[in-house]
Amino acid sequence: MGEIKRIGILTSGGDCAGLNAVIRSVVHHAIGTYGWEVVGIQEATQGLMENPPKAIALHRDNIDHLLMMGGTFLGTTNKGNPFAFPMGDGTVKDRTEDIIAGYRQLGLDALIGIGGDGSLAILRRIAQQGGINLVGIPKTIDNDVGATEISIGFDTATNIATEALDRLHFTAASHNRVMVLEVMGRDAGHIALAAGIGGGADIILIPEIPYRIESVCNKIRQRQAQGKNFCLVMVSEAVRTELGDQVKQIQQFGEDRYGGIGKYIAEQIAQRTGAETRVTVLGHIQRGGIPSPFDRLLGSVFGVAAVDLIAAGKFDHMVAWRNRQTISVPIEEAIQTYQTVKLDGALVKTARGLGICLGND
Ligand SMILES: Nc1ncnc2c1ncn2[C@@H]1O[C@H](COP(=O)(O)OP(=O)(O)OP(=O)(O)O)[C@@H](O)[C@H]1O
Ligand SMILES: O=P(O)(O)OC[C@H]1O[C@](O)(CO)[C@@H](O)[C@@H]1O
Ligand SMILES: [Mg+2]
Repeated sequence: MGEIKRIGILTSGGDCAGLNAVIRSVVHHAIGTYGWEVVGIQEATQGLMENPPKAIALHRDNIDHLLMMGGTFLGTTNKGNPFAFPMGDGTVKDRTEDIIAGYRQLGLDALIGIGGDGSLAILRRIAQQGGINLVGIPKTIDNDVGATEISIGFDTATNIATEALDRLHFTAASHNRVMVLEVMGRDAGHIALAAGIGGGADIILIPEIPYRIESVCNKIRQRQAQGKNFCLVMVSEAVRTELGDQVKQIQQFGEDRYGGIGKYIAEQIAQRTGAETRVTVLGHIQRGGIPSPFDRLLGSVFGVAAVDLIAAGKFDHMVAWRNRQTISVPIEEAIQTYQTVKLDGALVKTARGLGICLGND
């Protein structure tokens, strides 16, 4: 391995709280401990495609405010597949070589990629083709990256979803309504389950557990029989209709995004129980805002650990959190083991023990 003098860092995929804390940590440790230079690549692989590449030198002065800043000041992208990149004239092009050229032009010896499952798969493929010394850091509000117990952004998103449920509780009780809260998470129900338990939901629907709408309605009727005329229903965005149809919205640029299942569930409940229902779609509120103390901590821990991985020459690895410590795992392992909610795990058992309806009782 050649001597490390200059490293790059980028954030990729959906933004989340805690990304800036990672960048701050990397800058402090790489410069302060190892004396390297750090280059911040803007807008992930899209910044590297440009000529000259979009990047800025990062220094230790003036980065302390990053700890409590949401989003990513480097920018990110979660659209425009780089292997079939839309060129604007209706054609698509594999931009891998342009991205590798951008990396070379910046004179980098290693790259830290902060991303979710999708980003890490993309970055790994590019790194292998270009001989790039890649180290990964897991981030995503969805907490679906394998091989790590937690990713950056999940804690803040869960806190926000819990607070939303707290707020809905009082208005639900005041009006005797069934309140449905739809949260993000892609194909994993981690946010819904954790925030549903923390916020006292009566019903939690996650994509991992197929539900019957009658089971949901029975829970509402049961509460009504106990004199409780309001109900809190947490629904994860990738939950399907009872017939198994996926509710999606086609966004700009032709990308599919989940969204709308909360409305379907609320309509079904209203029709079958006569209850008055309202729907809240929490949306990007979960991704924005100030990082929780835990995400600042995890971001700081992962940043230092990733820099140490580079110093040790342990490339094609990702830092991970397991059993109260940081470890490194092959990126391949992390992206091959998509982490959904474990049906025999502690949180599902907890929900059942609390009498929360998971839709399949
Ligand atoms: N460099 C990139 N260029 C284009 N699309 C990307 C890039 N990196 C990631 N994506 C796409 O963004 C999506 C999500 O990426 P990733 O899983 O890394 O992030 P995330 O935090 O889980 O957020 P989300 O899944 O919404 O974006 C995936 O569909 C992936 O294909
Ligand atoms: O920001 P966008 O493109 O609307 O993407 C939304 C998706 O990204 C995430 O917020 C993070 O992966 C998902 O939970 C959600 O489905
Ligand atoms: Mg993802």
